[in-house]
Amino acid sequence: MNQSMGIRTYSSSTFPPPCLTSASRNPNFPLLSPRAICSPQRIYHCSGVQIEACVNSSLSKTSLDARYFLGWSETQSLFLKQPFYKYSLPLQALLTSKTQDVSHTPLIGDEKIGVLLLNLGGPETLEDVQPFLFNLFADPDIIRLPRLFRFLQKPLAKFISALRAPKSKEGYASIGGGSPLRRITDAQAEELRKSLCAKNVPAKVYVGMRYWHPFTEEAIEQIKRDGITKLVVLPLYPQFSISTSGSSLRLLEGIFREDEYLVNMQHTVIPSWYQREGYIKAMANLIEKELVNFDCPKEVMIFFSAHGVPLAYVEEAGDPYKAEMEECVDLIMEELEKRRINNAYTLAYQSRVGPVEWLKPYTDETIIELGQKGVKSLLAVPISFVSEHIETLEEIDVEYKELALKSGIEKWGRVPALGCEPTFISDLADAVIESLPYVGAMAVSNLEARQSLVPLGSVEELLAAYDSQRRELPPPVTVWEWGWTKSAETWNGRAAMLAVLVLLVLEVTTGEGFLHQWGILPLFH
Ligand SMILES: C=CC1=C(C)c2cc3[nH]c(cc4nc(cc5[nH]c(cc1n2)c(C)c5CCC(=O)O)C(CCC(=O)O)=C4C)c(C)c3C=C
Ligand SMILES: [Fe+2]
Repeated sequence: MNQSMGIRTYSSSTFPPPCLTSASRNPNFPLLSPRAICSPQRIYHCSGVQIEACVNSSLSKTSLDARYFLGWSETQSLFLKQPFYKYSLPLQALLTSKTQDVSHTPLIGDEKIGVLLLNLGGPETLEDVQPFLFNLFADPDIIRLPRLFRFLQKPLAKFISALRAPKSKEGYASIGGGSPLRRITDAQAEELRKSLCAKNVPAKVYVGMRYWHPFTEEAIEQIKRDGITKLVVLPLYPQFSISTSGSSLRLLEGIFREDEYLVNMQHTVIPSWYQREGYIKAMANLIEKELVNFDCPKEVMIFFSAHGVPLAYVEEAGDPYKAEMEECVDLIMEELEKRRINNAYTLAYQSRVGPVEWLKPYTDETIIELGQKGVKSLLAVPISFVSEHIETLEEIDVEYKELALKSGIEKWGRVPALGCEPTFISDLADAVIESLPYVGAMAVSNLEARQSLVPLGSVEELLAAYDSQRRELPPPVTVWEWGWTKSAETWNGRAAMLAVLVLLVLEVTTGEGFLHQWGILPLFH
């Protein structure tokens, strides 16, 4: 801790200081605007605590509030995104306390701590595939329809899931008849529980899936039955996307709002954790280990392949996914460079669905290009997900490998997903422990605050920061992008539905059209 001009500066090792912890627990914490933090020179006077944010000039205001200060609650409290103090990111908080140190409230005591792991879920049998796909496509964070067409969400989900199911089933059949996600996530939950226990934080760990069993709703019921009093919500996605963590948090927001017990339960969210040292080191370990399997490890191109999202998520809705992904790759490469591993590397995006533009470069196109450029050895690194799943086991291991070998690449390797890798699990446990001082930080003092989120300030602020206006994204089918005047809306809507019906009939009878292009109607291929 430095002492200069009466301001106590907390370094990453001393942060968060006790005064922040107690300030954040103070129910009388005054109103702060999330935007106000963008003015780095300002000192806020709040309950005897002054807070100043010192911002590296290279950080834009937008990236500051979107990525580092997620939790300035409009109502009262403060929530700091976990990783920023743990690692030497360009942002540092300088804290001054007029009321010297305030005693630290014990964290565990009689509390019952719960950790809720959020994940996507996957079909366990081939019969599950279609209903699983229905749940996925019925999610407005996956297919975002213009407001006028929201009533079509479920019929459309039914339709697309029925059409995509045969192709999807083929994929799941080829990896053993179902997704391994539940088994792996359950194992991660158990290892996390053990690791927390070994670190003297006894906690129950729950798994809440978004689109298949055990559903988030089921996990929440169990949390209530167990009488959990403090809950840490931890999405199992290292990087935040509106389509993944965002979707799960939005669901949770609804559940929390409607439940008396949950409204009163203290909770906090760890929105993303891709910069955590343990995670970065664990990824670097896996890469290092896999590189030695090549005859000439130095010649190997390290090929990070992330799950894509439609470009509009990033460009129109402000999804931080791409920025976080790029930063994550940089951090892993920095870690490898420290180990004197200086291989060439690249990042591309896989698994696109539908006719709209997704994040580029695309994995398949990049593989072909690398082959053309004469790259001979490739090490694929799945980067957006911490379990093996259909897109690692089928898309990468089978489809991309075959494409690579056809494209002139001679040696192919793939880094396994982290699964229950001990450094990784231990780091997740640390993330949970470090978040505990913030559980209940959004202390409740008015009804609005109590009815808000997970906790107030975290999810809502988080979603607001990332997806501020919840802008409508281009619908998945271009025929619905028609412009209209108000008076024409009704007719356009009806005409659009009619057009979809006509297109469907044409698709089914001719075997050609957008659904075939999209890969969701493979029946006539
Ligand atoms: C960070 C990871 C993921 C992002 C981002 C993501 C966005 C996204 N996905 C779809 C469509 C589908 N996803 C499907 C399965 C699936 N997706 C992820 C991860 C991310 N998705 C996982 C882990 C899985 C489950 C895999 C398993 O083992 O079960 C599927 C179903 C499979 C298939 O038919 O291909 C679809 C469809 C969209 C549209 C999207 C962003 C908007
Ligand atoms: Fe997906």
